Order: sequence, then C-alpha cells, then structure tokens
Amino acid sequence: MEAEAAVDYLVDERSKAQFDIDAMKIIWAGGKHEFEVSDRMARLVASDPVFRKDNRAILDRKELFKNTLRKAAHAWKRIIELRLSEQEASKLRFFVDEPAYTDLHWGMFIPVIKGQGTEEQRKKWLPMAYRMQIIGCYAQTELGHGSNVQGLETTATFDPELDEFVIHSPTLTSSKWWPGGLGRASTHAVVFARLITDGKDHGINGFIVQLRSLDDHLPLPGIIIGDIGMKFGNGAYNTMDNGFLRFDHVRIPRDQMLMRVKQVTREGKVVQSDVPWQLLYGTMVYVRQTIVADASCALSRAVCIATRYSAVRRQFGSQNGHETQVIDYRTQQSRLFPLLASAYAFRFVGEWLKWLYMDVTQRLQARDFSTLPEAHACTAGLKSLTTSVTADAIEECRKLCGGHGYLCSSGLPELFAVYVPACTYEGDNIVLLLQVARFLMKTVSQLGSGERPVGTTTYLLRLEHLLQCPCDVQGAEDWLKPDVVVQLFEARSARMTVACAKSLSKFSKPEDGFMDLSADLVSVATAHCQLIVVSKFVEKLQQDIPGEGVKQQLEALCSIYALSLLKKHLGDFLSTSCITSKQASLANDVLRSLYSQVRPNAIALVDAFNYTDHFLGSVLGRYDGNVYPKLYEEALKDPLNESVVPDGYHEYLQPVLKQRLRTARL
Ligand SMILES: CCCCCCCC/C=C\CCCCCCCCCCCC(=O)SCCNC(=O)CCNC(=O)[C@H](O)C(C)(C)COP(=O)(O)OP(=O)(O)OC[C@H]1O[C@@H](n2cnc3c(N)ncnc32)[C@H](O)[C@@H]1OP(=O)(O)O
Ligand SMILES: Cc1cc2nc3c(=O)[nH]c(=O)nc-3n(C[C@H](O)[C@H](O)[C@H](O)COP(=O)(O)OP(=O)(O)OC[C@H]3O[C@@H](n4cnc5c(N)ncnc54)[C@H](O)[C@@H]3O)c2cc1C
Repeated sequence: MEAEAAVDYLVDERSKAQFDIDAMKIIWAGGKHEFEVSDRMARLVASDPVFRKDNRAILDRKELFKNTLRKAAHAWKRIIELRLSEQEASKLRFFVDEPAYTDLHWGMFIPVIKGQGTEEQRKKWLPMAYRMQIIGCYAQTELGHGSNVQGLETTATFDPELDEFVIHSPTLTSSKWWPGGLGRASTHAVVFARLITDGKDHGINGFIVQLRSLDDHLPLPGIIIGDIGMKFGNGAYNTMDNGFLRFDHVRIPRDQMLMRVKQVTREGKVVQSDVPWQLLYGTMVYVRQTIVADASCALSRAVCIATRYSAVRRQFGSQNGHETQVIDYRTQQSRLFPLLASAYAFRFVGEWLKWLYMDVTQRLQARDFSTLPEAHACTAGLKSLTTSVTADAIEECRKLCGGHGYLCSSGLPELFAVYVPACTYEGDNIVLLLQVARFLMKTVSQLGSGERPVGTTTYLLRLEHLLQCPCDVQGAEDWLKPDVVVQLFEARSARMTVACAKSLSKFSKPEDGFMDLSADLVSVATAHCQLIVVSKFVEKLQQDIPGEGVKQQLEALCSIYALSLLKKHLGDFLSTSCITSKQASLANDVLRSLYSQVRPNAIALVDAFNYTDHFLGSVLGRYDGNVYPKLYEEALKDPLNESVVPDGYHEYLQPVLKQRLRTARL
C-alpha cells in the first residue's frame, strides 16, 4: 500500500472554532496545574513502548494477564524512578488505561484501612501498602450476596482463649466471588464477615486477612483461592483477576479486625464507638465518587472518537464537490451533541461531588455526622445516573460510527466492554437509585417536623411554590435562562416526589409500598439526580470562566444538556403539568438552533479533552483524522492476514471445495 503523506484532515474543522481552546483545556482539566500534570503523564505513557495496548484483543488470557502484571510493575518502577507525587502517579495509572490489581490496591484496600482502621492499625498497615510490600484487595461480595451487604455469610468468630478470630466460609454461597486483584495478585484482603462473639451475631465488619505467602506467593493454610474466569469481551476487563476465595477456619489476631466503628475487647466484649455504623460502608461512598469522575472520562473518550469520525466520514449529498460530512446531518447532531454536553456536565458534577466528599470527610473528623445521609444519596444517585448514561452513550457512539465502529480498531467495543460493569460494581444502579428514593421519601416526610432539608434537597423547602408554579417560558429565548430551567427541573422532581410519597402513604406497611412502587421510586430518584447535574452545571457557569468564547460554548452545552433531557423525559414534564405542549415545542426549536451553534466548535470541543492518540486507542478518533489508510494498516496486522492461504485450508476448506466440484460434475 502506498505510504501517504501526513495530512491533518481536521485542520479546516479546527479553524472554525470560536473559542480559546487552551483555556477550555484548563477548564476541563480542573485547573492549570491539573492540566499540566495530566498532559505530562499522558505523554509519558504514550511514548513508552511497554505501555502499548493495540494487541489486547488478540492476546489469550494468560498472556493478557502477564502483560498487565508487566505494565503495572513498569508503572511502579517509573513512579519510583521519577519520584512522582500521588497525583502524578494516579494520572500515570489512569493513562496506562488497563484495569489491574493496582486499581483495587490503591482504590479500595488502602482507603478501607484509612477509613475503618484505628490510628494504630493505619500506622502498622499503610506504610507497607504504600510501598507495595503487600498487595491488597476488597473482599466483600459473595457468590450468593452482592447488593445485600447485611446478608453476607462469611463468619469471623472470636476465640477469647487465643485472642484470635476464626474466619470461615460456612456454605458454598458464602465464598467470596468477584473481588478484583484477588484471583492471582493479592497477598492480603480486607474481608467483610459477620462478627460473632460468645455465640452472638453483631453484624458485618472488615478484617485484614493475609491470603498468600510473602515468600513464594502460595496460598496460606485454609485459603482456597482462584480466578473466576473470563468476562465479557476480548481483552477488556479480562486484564483483571477477579477472584474467588473460601476460608477453612483461618485464624487471624484480634488486632486485624478494623476497629474504627466497632471494637472487640480482649475479653470478647463488643463496643460500638460513637461514629454512625454506616461508616462501614464508607469506602463504597469514596469509590462511587471516583466513579462519577471516571464517567466523564469514558464518555468524553467515546464522544471524541465519534465526533472526529463524524467530521471525516462523508455519505450522500454534495458539499463543495464531496459527499456530505455525516456530522452535518441533523439526526447525527441530535444524537451526538447531547452526549458531548453530558460529558461536560458529568465533568463538572464530578468536580462538585469530590468537593462534597471532602467536606463530609472533614465534618466526620470533627464529629459532625449531619451531612452523611445526603453524601450517601448524592454519591449513590450520581454513580448510578452517570454510569448508566455513559454505558448507553458508548454504544450510541459505536452506532454513530456506522460499520467501522464495530471494529476493535475503533476502540469502541473494548471501551464498552470495560465500561459496562460500572453499572453493576460498587452497587447495582437500580439498588442505588432506590437508596436515593428512600432518602427523598424520608426528607419529604420530615418536612413538617422542623427537620430542614440540606444541600441538594434544599429546594424542597419551597415545596408549596414548586407544586404550583407555572413554567416561565413565553418565547423560545426564555429556554436559555438558567433560572427558568433549574426551577423547572426542581418542580418536576418535587412533584414526582410528592406524588410517590402520597402513593406510599396508602400502604399500611411502608416496606410493601416500597416493593410495589419501586419502578416509580426509581423515576423519582432519576429526576432528582438530573436536577443535581443541571444545577451544578449552571453553578459552574456562575464562576469566573476565563478565555475568549469559552463561557458561551459552555452555556450552549448546558442548555443542550438540560433541554435534551427535557425532550427525553417529556412524559414526566407534561404529566406533572410542569410545562405545556407549546412550551415543549419551543424547547425543541431552541435545541435545533443550539446544535447549529455547537457544530463549528464540535472538533475543538473534543480536542479540549486533550487525549493522546495512545489513550484514545482508536483509528476513527485519530487527531489527524487520517482514518482510511490506518484502517487498512490495522486490518493487515490481524493474525489471520499473516499468511495468504489460511491455516486450516488443507484440512477443512479444500475438501469442501473439492466435494462441491464433484457434486457439480454430477
Ligand atoms: C496499571 C493500571 C492502571 C489503571 C488505572 C485505572 C485508573 C482508573 C481511575 C479511576 C477509576 C475509578 C473507577 C474505580 C474502579 C473501580 C473498580 C471496580 C471496583 C468494584 C468494587 C466493588 O464492587 S466492591 C462491592 C460493592 N458493593 C456494593 O456496592 C453493595 C451495595 N449495597 C449496599 O451498599 C447496601 O447493602 C445497601 C445500601 C444497598 C443497603 O444496605 P442496608 O441493608 O444496610 O441498608 P438500608 O437500605 O436498610 O439502609 C440503612 C441506613 O443506612 C443508610 N446507608 C446505606 N448505605 C450508606 C452509606 N454508604 N453511607 C451512609 N449511609 C448509608 C441508608 O440510607 C439507611 O438510612 P436510614 O436513615 O435508616 O434510611
Ligand atoms: C467487574 C466487577 C468487579 C467487581 N469488583 C468487586 C470487588 O473488587 N470487590 C467486591 O467485593 N465486589 C466486587 N464486585 C461485585 C459487585 O459489587 C456486585 O456484583 C454488585 O454489588 C451487584 O451485586 P449482585 O451481583 O449481587 O447483583 P444482584 O443484587 O444479584 O442483582 C441482580 C438483579 O437484581 C436486582 N435487584 C437486586 N436487589 C434489588 C432490590 N432490592 N430491588 C430491586 N431490584 C433488585 C438488580 O437491579 C439486578 O437487576 C465486582 C463486580 C463486577 C461486575
């Protein structure tokens, strides 16, 4: 094949941008320093051949896993050699872009000891974990119990004679099943088990358990351990060793029970400390918050691929002597631009959620537990909303890329396969939305009792007004007013919440009501979470936004985010009489004009994510838009193309062909 000169097929597109892209890059990264770190780490990874990832789809499981071990070890070596800060190291791991045991070690094992250990326990275990002298995972889920944490069966029975706990798996269903890093890599785990003392069950708690020898990595006596097998997709999440684990009366010293929430004394007495018991779930709150930030990364990545390819791809029609760029089709815009807007929306709500998490953590340290329920509801609800939207959006981006989107070299199949479990792990999305609904029902039921709603539920203080207020849209331009839009989303959420609360009150047992109305409760929770995302986007725009044209672009995206949600959930808005059908039709007109406004800026808006071609891992999303020759190049790398005549021809193809010849002669 002829070598083509390097041409940037997207130069024209970039020249149309009406805003300062460098300023937008800084907004996206969350600050100048954050941008600088992220940019440096992305380039470092992209330029290192050990971090190549274009062969993942064709490696078998063992090679794939070994390769991941190699990359993780190399990443660690670079972190030490370059004396990277925690922020730099975590960015480096992010750009390596390969699920690995290190995610669970840094993302859950260390946080659970930090959050649920006593000071003494932190001093003992954290230095070893920080130096990676031990590798840990988070072993909560069991074969028979995932969502229902209180239903876990593994037992930790105190033996006062030896001052030890006996960890045991009493049934098949009590086997730990799923923990990442457990299958092959981890030496230790924080295991969640039922605390039993003196024959009494005190509920679940975390215990630090050594699983494998630090000398030869063999499982310790009483530990039965392995990998749970291949998961969805080639490559994808199969770089991770999700594992199973059974205990046969494994003994650990008493001081390996994480004792911040509950303590067991030398005599076997259980003492409950004054922190809320829900802190046992605190690591999940922390990880849910990071998953929201991660959703904007996965979504922006898919949108970047689909947007660049949509500008390169041409079908039908006539545009300056060529066929039409598919990005100019209104249908393509109406599918793509709301996803672009969602990527920015999730970025900003993720930033806010990080702040909320830090705030609740500081309050907890000062023994102020008042905002914990809200932090739980926000992290659970936003984790659910952003991961569900992102998973669907990646698949939509694949379709937006037509047939080529289905090729592994588009990067989209693997991104989808890696991403979809986010809808399940760290809490099934429906189960989490039901937690939000429970919080909203409780908030509404307490309104009369003087309990003031806090933070994201403060709007419920204006319940009377929100239940009746008409929507202030008279002309199309009113849809661009942020206060009009926010009030509309508040009214929809308030009205749906109250309607559900009324229906619930008709049940004599609230649990029966929750069962019967659970589908409606999920819709209520979704409406509330969408309100949070819309209002955090609007709040972001009230801050100082430097850079020519940057604020205008973000305002357009904010309106697209809100109005496309309105269009998608029109039934909610009409059935609660929040808007009239005339107003809905005006919103649709505004959306079309917003798409026209975004169109010339679309490529620059995805360039602002500052992704390297290495990170994107997509021929269709290449920065230079040079798609077709590179698609050929990738195709030729496939092992099937290594020989002209395929392996198996002589055994299986030739006989068939010959047989057909004979039949034809007959
Ligand atoms: C080299 C390679 C480098 C690669 C680098 C990659 C870098 C990537 C960068 C970023 C990536 C980020 C992504 C991270 C990746 C993560 C990988 C995957 C990890 C997955 C791990 C897991 O899945 S761990 C297991 C998770 N399990 C769950 O989530 C279980 C869900 N279930 C529950 O949480 C609970 O059972 C329940 C909440 C659903 C119910 O609990 P329970 O029965 O006890 O409660 P009630 O409903 O009765 O509630 C009682 C009461 O408590 C309140 N409450 C409940 N939960 C909480 C909480 N968490 N905090 C505070 N309060 C809580 C509840 O509201 C009730 O309150 P009331 O006032 O009584 O109403
Ligand atoms: C890739 C991956 C990595 C993981 N990593 C870890 C890890 O490191 N450590 C760990 O401990 N665990 C891990 N998990 C386990 C994960 O946390 C659980 O799978 C998750 O919490 C969901 O629980 P489940 O599998 O029991 O689902 P189930 O609860 O069995 O869900 C099945 C269906 O039932 C529905 N459902 C359940 N309860 C209700 C209800 N009350 N009301 C209405 N519908 C309901 C759900 O919506 C779902 O549709 C991982 C899972 C995956 C997929």
